[in-house]
Amino acid sequence: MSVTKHRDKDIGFVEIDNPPVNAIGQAVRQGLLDAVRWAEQERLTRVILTGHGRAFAAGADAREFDGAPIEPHLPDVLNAIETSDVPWVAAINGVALGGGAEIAMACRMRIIAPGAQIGLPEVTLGVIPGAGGTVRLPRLVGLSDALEIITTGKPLVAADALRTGLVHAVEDDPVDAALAIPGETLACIVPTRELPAPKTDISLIAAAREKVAAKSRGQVAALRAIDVIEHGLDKPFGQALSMERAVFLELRSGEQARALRHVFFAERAAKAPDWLRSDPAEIARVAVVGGGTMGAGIAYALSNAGLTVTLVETDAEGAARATDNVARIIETSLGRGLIDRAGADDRRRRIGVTDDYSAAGGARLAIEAAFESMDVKRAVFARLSEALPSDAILATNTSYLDIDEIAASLPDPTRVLGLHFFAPAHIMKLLEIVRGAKTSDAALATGFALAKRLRKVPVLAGVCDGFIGNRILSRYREAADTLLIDGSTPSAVDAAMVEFGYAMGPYEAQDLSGLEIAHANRRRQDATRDPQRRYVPIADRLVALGRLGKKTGAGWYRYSDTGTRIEDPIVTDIVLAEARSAGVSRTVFSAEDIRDRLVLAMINEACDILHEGIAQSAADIDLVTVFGYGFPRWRGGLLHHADTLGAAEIVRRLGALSLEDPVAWKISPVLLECANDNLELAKWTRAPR
Ligand SMILES: C/C=C/C(=O)SCCNC(=O)CCNC(=O)[C@H](O)C(C)(C)COP(=O)(O)OP(=O)(O)OC[C@H]1O[C@@H](n2cnc3c(N)ncnc32)[C@H](O)[C@@H]1OP(=O)(O)O
Repeated sequence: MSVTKHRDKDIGFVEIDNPPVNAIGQAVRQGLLDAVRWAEQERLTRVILTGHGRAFAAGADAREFDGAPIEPHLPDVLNAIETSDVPWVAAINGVALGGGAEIAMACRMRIIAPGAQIGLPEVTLGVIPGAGGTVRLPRLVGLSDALEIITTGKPLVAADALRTGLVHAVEDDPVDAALAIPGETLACIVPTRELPAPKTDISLIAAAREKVAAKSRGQVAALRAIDVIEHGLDKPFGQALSMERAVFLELRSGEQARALRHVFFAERAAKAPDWLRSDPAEIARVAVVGGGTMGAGIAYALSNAGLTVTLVETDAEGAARATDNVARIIETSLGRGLIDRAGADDRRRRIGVTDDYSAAGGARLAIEAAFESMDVKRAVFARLSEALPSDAILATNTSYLDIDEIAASLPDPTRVLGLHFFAPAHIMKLLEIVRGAKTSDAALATGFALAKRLRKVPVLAGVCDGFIGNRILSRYREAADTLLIDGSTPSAVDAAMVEFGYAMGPYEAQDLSGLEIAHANRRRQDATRDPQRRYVPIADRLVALGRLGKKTGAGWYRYSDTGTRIEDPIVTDIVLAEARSAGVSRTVFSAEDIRDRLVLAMINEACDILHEGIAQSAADIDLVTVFGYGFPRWRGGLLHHADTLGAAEIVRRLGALSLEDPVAWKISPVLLECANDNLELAKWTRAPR
């Protein structure tokens, strides 16, 4: 059942009923169109439209976007609603997004429940509103708010919807309220299409373009939306709708929309694997060890999800620092309006800081976020296994260290897994769930259940140096350093990657996070590094000079007192000196060369990661790169992007690079197989096909 209808005297009640979120697929559109005709034939005096369950309507069924549009088309349905003799009232019981909001705008009146939201998030799926949103919204809320709502895609809460004029009222029971509207009032309300469009305001539009261009870095939908809004302002309603529809259809079948849909559905498909045979442990209290930036962020994220946290530090001084770190996060969240005073008090109550492991005795889960050293980790795990119940699950947040080695020191290694959070842990959505050789299904299931509770995107990873994300990152940095010594500069590399769609390039990012962790890793890797592999020591030289990044005033760049980034001739000198001592004859790399090498290096590494079974699927690698490492979402993640290039083309380009350096550019067997079989990486699987 997609749309239900019944009448009570002369009032029609129509309900969209397409679980779980009332997406507007073909059957819903047909049901609504039938309801329009039914209401007219029955000579009803009004129709009250609402959604069954938690949503009003979550928008067009995005799963249909992979095929050709199917009749009846949503704009036609909305025209029928808007021009019907029977006035429709939208009783917005839950989220009204995209096409859902557009349906509401085609109704004569809109009444929204206090907890509901309404918005046009189409640009986040790489399209623009395609059923009148760009034409009706400016007529309802004015140009400035319409530009903001459509270009950001952020939904409005009920109070803001009322303030902007998008809805007529906020009522606890919108259906009852719609029933109570006097007939004379309803008769006075003109259909949205008859409202005058706001006047074109060139400066508002220019400002919106500038804001979007600065933020969206290569993403086209929001800019196209502005074009369409502007175009529609001085055109007849029907003409404005036609232009909108044409652009919507063009974007819908385009590369960016396909990529963004892929990320949308991959994020929702990220769940515990089917083969897990155990239920998760019931967790109410968690011990977090280490109250630095990461540990404090993890503790705060846990408290946000209603868990009680014992944050353990080594001594009173450490505990005081941890207390400060937690307090800072709470204050910042309060300042940003993410929590209110009561929420802040709640978080403070939930997080207890101590230097006594026995205080964590009631926890069934521990997350260690201590100093990144094997000795430290093993000592922490020994103390946890003494203090916590014998079946407690013990997780490490290590970024690189061998989880099996940590687990081996415990009597029961099956309880150990990796829960790799990303900084800031309370904001970043990715959670790598690392499975050691002996990790039990129960431990993994608990990790996935925790991710769900924290509203994070969980990705299962196997044990290797850096797991999925940091291993790809290491290769990215290695390829960048090779470019540097061979002829490029940090700013040229950074600019090329920003142009590709990253918020910042690898060198600016390193300066922000600090150079010391990667340095410590390289020292750890010294013993096992392939002697045939080229090693570029420029970063080591910077660290030796105390240039640890922005926090020390210098790293790959120098920073002014106000934090402005400045290119530093000392870095150029170091690069040239290292090139000379390595006997490199430097050459010039274009932005395209740089981007190509860095992206190909990551793709090749990711394919090795797939091949070794460290990642389960190409989609998981896409999630890691988008949600943990800033890979442009509108490119769909690293391996979705690779599939747009095609395995054969990638192999061809890697082949050329491997002539320069066969060790660094050894082509992954997965790529060779996909190129050979003309197979997408997204479809590659380890199982026999
Ligand atoms: C011309 C018109 C164009 C358009 O309208 S374009 C579409 C515009 N609409 C959107 O972008 C809204 C997208 N959806 C959402 O933002 C969220 O979802 C909600 C806020 C509606 C609900 O969030 P939550 O409660 O966290 O549920 P969940 O896990 O996101 O979704 C539940 C299931 O519903 C599917 N789903 C959600 N929206 C759509 C959609 N628009 N088309 C098709 N499926 C959708 C998901 O995939 C998932 O499915 P599974 O349970 O199988 O994982």
